[in-house]
Amino acid sequence: MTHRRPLWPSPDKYSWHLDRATLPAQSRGWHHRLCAPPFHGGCLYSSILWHELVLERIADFFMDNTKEQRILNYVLQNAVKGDPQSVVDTIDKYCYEKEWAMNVGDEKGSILDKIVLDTNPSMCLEMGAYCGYSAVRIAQLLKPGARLLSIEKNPANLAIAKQVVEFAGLQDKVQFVEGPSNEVIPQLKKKYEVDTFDFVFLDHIKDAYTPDTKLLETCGLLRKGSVLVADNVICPGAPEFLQYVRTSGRYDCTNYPSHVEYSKNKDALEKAVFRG
Ligand SMILES: C[S@@+](CC[C@H](N)C(=O)[O-])C[C@H]1O[C@@H](n2cnc3c(N)ncnc32)[C@H](O)[C@@H]1O
Repeated sequence: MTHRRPLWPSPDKYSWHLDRATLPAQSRGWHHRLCAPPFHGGCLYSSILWHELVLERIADFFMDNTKEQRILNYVLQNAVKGDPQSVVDTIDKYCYEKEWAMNVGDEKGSILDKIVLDTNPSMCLEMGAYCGYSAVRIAQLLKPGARLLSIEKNPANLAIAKQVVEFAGLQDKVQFVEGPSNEVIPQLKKKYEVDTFDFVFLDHIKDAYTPDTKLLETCGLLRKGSVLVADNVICPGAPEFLQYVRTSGRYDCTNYPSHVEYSKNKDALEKAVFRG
């Protein structure tokens, strides 16, 4: 697929973009002090922060809405209602051509799809819904009667995700729960009638991957063979999680090298199958 030059370049292009033209001289020095080390290292986390916290806020101010609302509007105007793949493709197109966003993206998304299909889950959990992109990807692959529970702590993101999932026609398969994962997980058995999860997608704050995995274990929400998939284990990175699942003796792990969404920079998904 070929893509036009984006309105905002993806984070891997920022050093080029900002160095040459966009920033006034006095802010160039500030930008370099803020972002220099990771820009020249393997992971572009600071560049992503710069993108999310500075450039996006400027765009929000001038466009009088948020990037997430712009993504939703683009879906409503360009995707086919009731066609999940069209919704996924439309979001990818927006993120390649207009603004980078932290969806799992098309490349890691196809790895995720394959793991979901291989697992053939009945009950799925996602932590971190954002705009509902991965929820649509996962839910469209679920067999009849299977469901995805998606936890999102940011109410604005949750509202967008709900509309994206409804537009895709998958509202009967996806249940959203608002709140931080560490508060929601202990309520899942009683309040949401969950027995155990067959499949769990971890894509929220990276520092929470390990404590939330341990919480899923202690709350009895994993069974022998439950499949956990964690995004961004290279960028921004989840070293504590990798150490835990690879060395605790409780999981069989597989790493899937890939790239940061909508970018050429290295990232990976980690699959960890619970031994019970
Ligand atoms: C990387 S985005 C998720 C992307 C989404 N899975 C996709 O691929 O389309 C991370 C999301 O996790 C949410 N989040 C961060 N920490 C969280 C937590 N502790 N509990 C629930 N949601 C959280 C953020 O608000 C954000 O919307």
